[in-house]
Amino acid sequence: MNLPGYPYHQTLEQRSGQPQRRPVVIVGAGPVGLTLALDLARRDVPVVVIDDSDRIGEGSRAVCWAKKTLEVFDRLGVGEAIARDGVRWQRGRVFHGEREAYAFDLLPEAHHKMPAMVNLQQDQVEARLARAAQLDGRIELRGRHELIGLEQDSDGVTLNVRTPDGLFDMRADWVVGCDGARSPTRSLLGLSFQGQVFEDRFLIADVRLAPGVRPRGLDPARPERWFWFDPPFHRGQSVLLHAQADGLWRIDFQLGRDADTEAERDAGRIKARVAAMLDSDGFELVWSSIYQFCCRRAERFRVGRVLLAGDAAHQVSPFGARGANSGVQDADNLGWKLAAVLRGEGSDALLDAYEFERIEAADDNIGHSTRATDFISPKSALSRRFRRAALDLAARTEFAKPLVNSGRLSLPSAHVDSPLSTPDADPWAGGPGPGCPAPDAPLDGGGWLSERLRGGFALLAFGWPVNVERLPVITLPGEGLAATRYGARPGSVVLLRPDGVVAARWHRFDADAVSAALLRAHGRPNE
Ligand SMILES: O=C(O)CCc1cccc(O)c1
Repeated sequence: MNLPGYPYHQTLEQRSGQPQRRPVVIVGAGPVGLTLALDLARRDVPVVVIDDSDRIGEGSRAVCWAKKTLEVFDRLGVGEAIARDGVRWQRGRVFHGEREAYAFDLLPEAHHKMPAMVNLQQDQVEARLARAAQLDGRIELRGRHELIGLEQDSDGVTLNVRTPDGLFDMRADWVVGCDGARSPTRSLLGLSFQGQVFEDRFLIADVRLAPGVRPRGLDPARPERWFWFDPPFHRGQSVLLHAQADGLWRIDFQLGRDADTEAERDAGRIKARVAAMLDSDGFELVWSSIYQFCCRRAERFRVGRVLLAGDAAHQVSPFGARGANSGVQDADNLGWKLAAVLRGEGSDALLDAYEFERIEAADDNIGHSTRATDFISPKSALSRRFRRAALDLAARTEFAKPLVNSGRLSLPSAHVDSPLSTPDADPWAGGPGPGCPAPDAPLDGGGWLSERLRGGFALLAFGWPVNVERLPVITLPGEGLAATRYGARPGSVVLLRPDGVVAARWHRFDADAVSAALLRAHGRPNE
């Protein structure tokens, strides 16, 4: 697949020396920056995205795109292509040695538009996002623009940028740093990035198999996530296997703390590890990398008019696929808030709520990631003994299965304490409460609820229609799958935010209560 570039062009702004004021400048054209750019543009906010490179980074890096992320991509017009071109999966199997200890199904229930997970190489996802951005006249994608200075005042932000033609200044109302774990934006804000560095080294190998070679019997037509603790082909360590698009496979080998990183980079050595795992040398090594990871986050996600999203704000281990997925969900959370503030419909408190909600989500992800990493690489004799017992017992008893942790896969976080939510006034027997992700559901006449929402506020009315000024109402049956997923009964109404989060819900419609909840969800609770 051809990866689109975004070649450097000198702009009028540079030639004239007169900064042109922009509503939003995004720093970083990775999946998070491009998602945010598309989200803002779809809300009619013009965006400039700058990146120090002029092309999509090569290599597959992130692989697994979770249901919520696919729903965001779908709303932005690229989800169906990504779900079609990637590898769909929902089952995972965890082995101890050669014996299966644990199996899971991420989405046992049918009737969802987007699958539980799609594996697609990060460069291919970025390519689809970048192409969509290049086709949108409201987005300007500028390559070889390196951010080297940031200054803000009450009115806006001045960005000092280095290009092949020298330095120049840009001016924006808001700046969002989506510029990765080494984020220049975060450094220029002087924010700390603290957490835990894990000592274990891991090797990633992307390989293409010769026809007929099946990784340890796995059927490529029924892809699953396979994880081994202490397998016979890589004693004392762990291994993770995923199918990717275009016949590629991702293998992660744990190498341990004392691994000699330089020696491990040797292609012959990598191939020997892959051959031992496949029991065959019928493969081509396409890409490899050695990594060590951190679980950490920036102390703030907002400093005045500058915000952080994705790896610039938080970092986790790959296990659980929580890195890129939570970054895209940051963008989903931020886009509508920034647009509402720019339009004067939402108060500045919305951006504090972005920080509050996404710090909550980052801490949740970091907690999951740290627990998985502690299980995968135990640090004491006691934790090693616990792990061995859990793995032995899991193969034989139900109660021990949940103790096995090879990475709990990414789910959207609930923003339970969000200042934008209105707490339940009456008891609900089930369904997502305020702050929780809203489930999709099939519609009676065909199509999906998510297709009707399309990124705005909406009121779901179960059983019969209701009327609220300037708020789209979607009437759904009072019984059936959608009502069950929402815990609704005839007469219930549920207010959804543009990022698919429940803002409030009632068992009986009250127009004043809905209006008050809508104001609260815009960061204007006292009006
Ligand atoms: O299955 C998982 O837990 C994550 C798989 C993954 C994600 C990102 C990079 C990588 O090497 C593996």
